[in-house]
Amino acid sequence: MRMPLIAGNWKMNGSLELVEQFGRAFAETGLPTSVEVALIPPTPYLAAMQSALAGTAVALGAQTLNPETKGAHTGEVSAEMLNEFDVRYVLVGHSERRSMYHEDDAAVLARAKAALASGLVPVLCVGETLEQREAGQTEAVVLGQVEAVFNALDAEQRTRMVIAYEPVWAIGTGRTASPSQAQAVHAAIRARLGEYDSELAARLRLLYGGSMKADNAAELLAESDIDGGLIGGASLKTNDFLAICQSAG
Ligand SMILES: O=C(CO)COP(=O)(O)O
Repeated sequence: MRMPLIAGNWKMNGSLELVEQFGRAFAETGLPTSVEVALIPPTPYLAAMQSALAGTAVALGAQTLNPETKGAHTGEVSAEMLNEFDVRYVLVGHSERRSMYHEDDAAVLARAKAALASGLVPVLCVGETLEQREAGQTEAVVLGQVEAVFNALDAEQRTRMVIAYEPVWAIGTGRTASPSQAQAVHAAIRARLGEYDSELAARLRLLYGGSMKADNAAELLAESDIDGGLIGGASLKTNDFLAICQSAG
């Protein structure tokens, strides 16, 4: 019922050469039809990535957007601009944006709403720090981040979201949540979604992110509430990323 989504978040990495490499790799390698794949390069590479992926089934994503439609916002990019490049997904609330660029829940909500208004699919990233986990606050933090957005959306808007659980302590550290640790949080998110609507809970895709690699993807994806991955470091190498896509098939 839920088609797995494997999305590669390049963060501030990559080059035009890497964009071309991925275009060639996807043109040559068939993807399982049972998996949806997306690549999320830095904003300046969107146009090149759009061309490189033409004719493949890989979707394009963006790493951030500004909630305003246009105007004096130096350095920012609007939802409508992303739409001009056939962007489908946009990350909102990534922990790096929350911690380094001071995006609080209100800022995350504004971005999600702007994305939805333009027909983009927001990938809402949520996750606890190590300190919060050790203090037993994981569920409260994660569900609080989900509610800060979902409470403010209507029923139709909620169905157009994707959620990515990314424990901050597992991002870029090589320390992955164990399948059962990740599954427990995913199950809690799904149970919370069920309080809005059971159909929503059954349909919404919940991705895991945080040091997901070719050699641990299969066991994470085997968990019943993990519907895909948001991949950082391992999405920068064609072989690694393709292997993760295959293991979701
Ligand atoms: O933050 C992430 C994806 O958005 C995860 O990054 P890593 O896979 O490098 O840990």
